[in-house]
Parts: sequence; C-alpha cells; structure tokens
Amino acid sequence: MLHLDHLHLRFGALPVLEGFSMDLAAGERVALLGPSGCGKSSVLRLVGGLLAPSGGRIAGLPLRTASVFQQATLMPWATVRDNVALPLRLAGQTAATARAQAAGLLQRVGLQGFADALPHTLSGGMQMRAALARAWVTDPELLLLDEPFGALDEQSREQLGQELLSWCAARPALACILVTHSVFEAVALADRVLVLSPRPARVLLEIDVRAIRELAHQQAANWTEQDAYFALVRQAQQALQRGMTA
Ligand SMILES: Nc1ncnc2c1ncn2[C@@H]1O[C@H](COP(=O)(O)OP(=O)(O)OP(=O)(O)O)[C@@H](O)[C@H]1O
Repeated sequence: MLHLDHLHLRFGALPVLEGFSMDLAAGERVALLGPSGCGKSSVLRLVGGLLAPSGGRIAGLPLRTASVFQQATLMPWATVRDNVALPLRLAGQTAATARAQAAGLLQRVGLQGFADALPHTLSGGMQMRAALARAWVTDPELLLLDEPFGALDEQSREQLGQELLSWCAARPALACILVTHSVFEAVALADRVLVLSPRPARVLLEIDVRAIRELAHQQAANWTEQDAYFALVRQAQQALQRGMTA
C-alpha cells in the first residue's frame, strides 16, 4: 500500500534521513523504535504531509489518513463531542450527523457522559481517548501514531493499547505506523517492528512479530507466547544497544 522510497530530509545542515525506505501493507501495523532524535517523528510527518522530503518518493498514500500525537491537541474552547465531530464537519457533514457519529465513538472509547465537557476538565488519559476517537471517526485507512500513549500512566497505556488493537481487529484493512520509545509497546501492538539507528535513521533490524508469534503457537508445549514476547523484546533491546554503540 504505502512505499517510502529512499527518503532524504535535512533541517538546515542537519541530515535527519538519508535514503530511508520502508513499506507498509494494508492492514499492517508497523512500529518504529529508535533512540531519541533519530528521525522517527520526521518519518511520520513526511507521511502525514507536514514535511516535504528533500529527496526520495512517497507512493501509495491512502486518501483517509489520521494522526494522533503524544499531546491530545483538542480545541480547548469546544466540547469533547465537537472536538471528535470536527473532522466530519470539515468533510462537509451536517452538525447533527457529525455529532451523532461522534457520540457513538465517545461511547466506544469509554467517554460516554463526557460529551459536553470541555477538554481541560478531562484527565490526560481521557483526553487521549478523545484524540483517538477524533482519529477514528473518519474511518481512516492509515493511522499515524506518534507516541500516543507516551504521557500516560502504565494502566492507561495498557488499556488504550488494547482498545487500539480491538479497533484495528474490527478494521482488517486499517494500516498503522506507531512511533514509540517502548520496546514492550512496540512488540505488543505491532505486526512488524523496525529498530532504527541513531540519526540519520536507517533500519537496523526488522522483527516480524506475527511470524514469531505463529512459531510460538506451533511449539506451544515448550515455547509459550510469553517466551516469544520476551525473546522479541530482548532482540529489539540488543539491536538498539548495538546501534547506540556502533
Ligand atoms: N522543525 C525542526 N527544525 C530543526 N530541527 C528539527 C526539526 N524537527 C526535528 N528536528 C531535529 O531532527 C532530528 C529528528 O527529530 P525527530 O523528532 O524526527 O526525532 P525522533 O526520533 O522522533 O525523536 P524523539 O524520539 O526524541 O521524539 C532531531 O535532531 C531534531 O532535533
């Protein structure tokens, strides 16, 4: 579906990407894991059209793309429902239709009862739920997630991660790129993990989480899914450490 082909990006004299490539199939979740400042968010911003590459090519970008960032970035003066309804209003739907759809989504993310609240009256986790609802309301084909759970406590991270998985499970064609600092989150949420080098980012290691989970299923008697999970986490951690010391 999406092809990033030898992307180059500089900020002034700073080379951030020098020939970065990756592919993403429809329905696939790919996590980008890498040291701080290596260029993960820049990749997302290029895909989201917030930055233009100085070289290379982005092909196969779907029509409906939605982004969620570490900050919920809700409009402070609008109710939670109107925040979630905004993408539909911008797409030309009537206020009544957009609000009705937003209300359904708010229920889905556990924010029923908060539709008329202003964002500042919600906790960080609740604001992030609203931001996810705002992304989901457009029924995107591609979801760009930039450390969406980074500012949350562990329990909220876990809960929202599970909600994300169940949302994706109900939409088999939805593809996601998830930027995260957490090896655990990457392995738990992604189908494929790309471990990136320090800037300029290049792929040090690609882990196919699905294939290894499948292997664990086949060998269930002596290798559980939990063993596979920790093996993957160790593999990613070692690749990150090797990248840092290379
Ligand atoms: N608008 C900008 N102007 C100048 N430099 C920038 C800009 N945005 C990012 N950079 C620099 O580009 C590099 C890559 O930034 P980016 O945000 O993509 O990294 P990252 O891997 O997402 O980092 P982190 O994990 O810390 O969020 C960093 O060195 C950063 O300082």
